[in-house]
Amino acid sequence: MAKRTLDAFFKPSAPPPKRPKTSSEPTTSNSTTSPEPPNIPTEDPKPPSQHPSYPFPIPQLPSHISIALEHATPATQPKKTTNQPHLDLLTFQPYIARQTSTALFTFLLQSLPFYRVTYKIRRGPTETQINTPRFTTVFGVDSTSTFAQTDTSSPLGLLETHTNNPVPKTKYQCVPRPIPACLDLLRRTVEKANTDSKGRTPGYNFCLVNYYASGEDSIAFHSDDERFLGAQPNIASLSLGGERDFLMKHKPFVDTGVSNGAGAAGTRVSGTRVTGVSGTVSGGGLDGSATTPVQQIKMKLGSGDMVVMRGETQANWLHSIPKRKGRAGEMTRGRINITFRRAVVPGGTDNYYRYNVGSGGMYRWDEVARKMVLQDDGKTC
Ligand SMILES: O=C(O)CCC(=O)C(=O)O
Ligand SMILES: [Fe+2]
Repeated sequence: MAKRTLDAFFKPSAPPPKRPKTSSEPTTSNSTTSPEPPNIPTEDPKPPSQHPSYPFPIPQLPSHISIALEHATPATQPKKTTNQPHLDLLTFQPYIARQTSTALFTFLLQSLPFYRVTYKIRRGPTETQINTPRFTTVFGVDSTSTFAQTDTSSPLGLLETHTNNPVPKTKYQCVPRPIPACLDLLRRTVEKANTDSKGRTPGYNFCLVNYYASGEDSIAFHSDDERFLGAQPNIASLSLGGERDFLMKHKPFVDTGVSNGAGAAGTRVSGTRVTGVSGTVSGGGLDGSATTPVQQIKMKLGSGDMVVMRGETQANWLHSIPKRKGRAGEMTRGRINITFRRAVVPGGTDNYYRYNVGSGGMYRWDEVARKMVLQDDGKTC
């Protein structure tokens, strides 16, 4: 059966199959006062994911979404793009078929805690307040620690990966949050889709989520090449909800000062964003003398699309989601982006929680107001 057809089969709006009548039930009814009760599909209510680090329990995926993710991804075969210097992309358009991706967008919008992180950066004597121009949230821990169920009645504990000893409270600045079941299923399917011919998997241990509420929300040009991700990081980036442009441009060939790989604040800090590269740049030689024009890349990412950035891509290319002005910026309920990555040292965990949870308030989607609403009692890091 074609994958799309299978996905359509699991769509939530499909009327439930008619329940066969049993012999004890009346076969006809002339009464208008006692019609047959509607056939309400019963969902096995799986318990939500709970952890002391979560501000509230995070629901499990409804089965029509989890079945479609497990059995109908990838929805299409990926396209490999390596026709530019240092570029290695795998693009699934889509990875999750439209109906499932829209249902997943709505579910995650309503089920996850979000943050609008602010922080200060200092350049010389000047301190600047940065307001992250999107909502963010993060789950996961770097590979030096492992979440483990130590006994059935207590929440997942954190153990040192190599010794199995409990992680000391002082190891991390924020309490790491285990990836909830709803995102972990997605992580496993994306991991499978990224398994190479030798059976090697990226070993994603982090899930970062961005929510762009409107065309005003954005992420500036940056690369995700921090040292805490190791060499040649594999980053899978999934889009859900409204369509947005995804831009890529090669880093300048001569100026080595733009890499933000070593910065403690990492690439998600706007202060390290790169400006001054526009149009095409020359590529091919480290002295800038090369002749190959390097094209900027612009992709329209729709709901369910996934781009995987691999190999030398992060070390050499910048990417961004620019703001959208005017009517194009009016998105009904916005766009969610989910990236899966692998961090290999505790500094990665500290960085990701600091810049994606932070210490401000927690927001939840309000279906009546149709926007994110600040909660009084939201746990932050
Ligand atoms: O929203 C996107 O597609 C990109 C997000 C991104 O680049 C990031 O979170 O580092
Ligand atoms: Fe990024």
